[in-house]
Amino acid sequence: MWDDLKRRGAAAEGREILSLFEEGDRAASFSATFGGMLFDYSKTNIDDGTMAALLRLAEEAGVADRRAAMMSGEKINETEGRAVLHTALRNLDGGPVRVDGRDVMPEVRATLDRMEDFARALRSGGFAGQGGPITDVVNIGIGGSDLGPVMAVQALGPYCDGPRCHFVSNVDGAHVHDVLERLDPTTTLVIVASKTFTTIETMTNAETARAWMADRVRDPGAQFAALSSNRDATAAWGIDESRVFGFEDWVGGRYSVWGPIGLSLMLAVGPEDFRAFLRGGQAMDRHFREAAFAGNLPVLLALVGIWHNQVLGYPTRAVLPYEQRLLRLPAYLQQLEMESNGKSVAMDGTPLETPAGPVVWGEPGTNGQHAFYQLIHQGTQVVPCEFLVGAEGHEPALAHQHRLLVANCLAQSEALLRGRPLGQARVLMAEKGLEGDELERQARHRVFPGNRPSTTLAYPKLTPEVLGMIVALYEHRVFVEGVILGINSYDQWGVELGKELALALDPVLQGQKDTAGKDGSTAALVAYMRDHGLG
Ligand SMILES: O=P(O)(O)OC[C@H]1O[C@H](O)[C@H](O)[C@@H](O)[C@@H]1O
Repeated sequence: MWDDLKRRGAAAEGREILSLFEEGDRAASFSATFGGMLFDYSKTNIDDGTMAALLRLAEEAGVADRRAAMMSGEKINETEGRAVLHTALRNLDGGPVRVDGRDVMPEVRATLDRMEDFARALRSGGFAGQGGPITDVVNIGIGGSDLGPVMAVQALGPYCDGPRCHFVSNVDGAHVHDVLERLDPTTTLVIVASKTFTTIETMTNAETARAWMADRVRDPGAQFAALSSNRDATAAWGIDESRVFGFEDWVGGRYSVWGPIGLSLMLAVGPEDFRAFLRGGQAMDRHFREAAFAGNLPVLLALVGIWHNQVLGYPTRAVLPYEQRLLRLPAYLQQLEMESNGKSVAMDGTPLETPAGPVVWGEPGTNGQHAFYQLIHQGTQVVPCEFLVGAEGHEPALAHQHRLLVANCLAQSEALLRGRPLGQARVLMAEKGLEGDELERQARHRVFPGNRPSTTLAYPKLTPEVLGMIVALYEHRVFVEGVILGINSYDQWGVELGKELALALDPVLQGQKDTAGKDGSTAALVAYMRDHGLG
């Protein structure tokens, strides 16, 4: 299968994507729609034969069986012995979902109800701070306990009518300092968000916030809430059970925004809009489960990803939302995709047959256009681009700006496709009055190779429901790519070593231990820090 795809990849090297548009209605054949969204992958070098081969790859890899296994609560996260059931968190009106024979849905619904009661009380002033109604919420968490809510709260700015939400993640004291400095502790709720409730960054920042609160508030604990699957630890930390929202180990950190980790989002937008976000996710789940692969958005997105990274060897992919409020989507997807699929061994521990996990990066358009698009258009590396764009903005009075935004997005994928050949560049230079060698030299700098692939995910408007669909779409894309590559997308052992070494370095930096056993570079860096003011 891979050999066949590699052959097709080699054949595609010398082919113009633009030439593929000469046959039939390519834009219609190489696109799919769902829930008002259009996923257009026609501007890639995938032809009918390649598409058929990619679909066969997904079939033969057992995506359908694995999908059923995931959604029915089997322990597909084999290295941690856990089920993978973030879909249960948005299974609003679905049937039972069993883990070890027990239906988890009653508890999921009960927790969602408790979150909603709390959100309503807080948003209406029924739950207040010791200085009055809650004006500000600080979510302290990192990784999956930060990126989902921070991304979604920004994305849904027009729907935010609750307290202002702030996010503290970095262990760098500057982060917590700069956030708390602007707030009044007597009207602030601090949410400690940590699945394990042991993450050093989060627990350190939480202690700092508690001390800040204790300075001005009689009962600081009363203005703390916890989101965790480690109830013993939340109790030991002193957070009252009524403000602890728990979840089970079958919710992976980077898949957790749909449940208690999404509390800050719910507080910001309100329970109804949070439910709309869940509904969007659930709709995508249904589509993923039911649609034939050839029209299945997550499957198609995954197959395009596999084609670009594993078959053609493009090492990165850029996520380029033409939607300022999706500012943090690239960071969110970096964790989702790179922590899930950045692995070197297959489920059985043997080395992978194919390389896995492209580097994911990006920035909102049009900002990126004035920065790194130079490399995307004229650099020596091919960067497959994934554009996202909405037909309608949230500012009717600024519809002309939105049109300009859309024009830029569409123009970029067109420019990547068409490029500008040398002949055209020469004409341009001749028009400027250049001649001879100088014309030739200047023209060469103005050539765009074109034939560079991109996809566009177009949606009507970035509502809570549409955001839910987009996030779930990318989650399932990761799943499909993971199954095809044969890896476990749901563990993250690669983050552990650095944590262990950081803990071991603390006493060394304090001077309680020497640098014996450290490599020369690390020892020299320790010495530098100690000589230059490390506290
Ligand atoms: O939610 P927590 O247990 O605090 O974990 C926070 C984050 O840290 C871990 O090291 C993992 O890399 C992430 O997947 C996780 O989301």
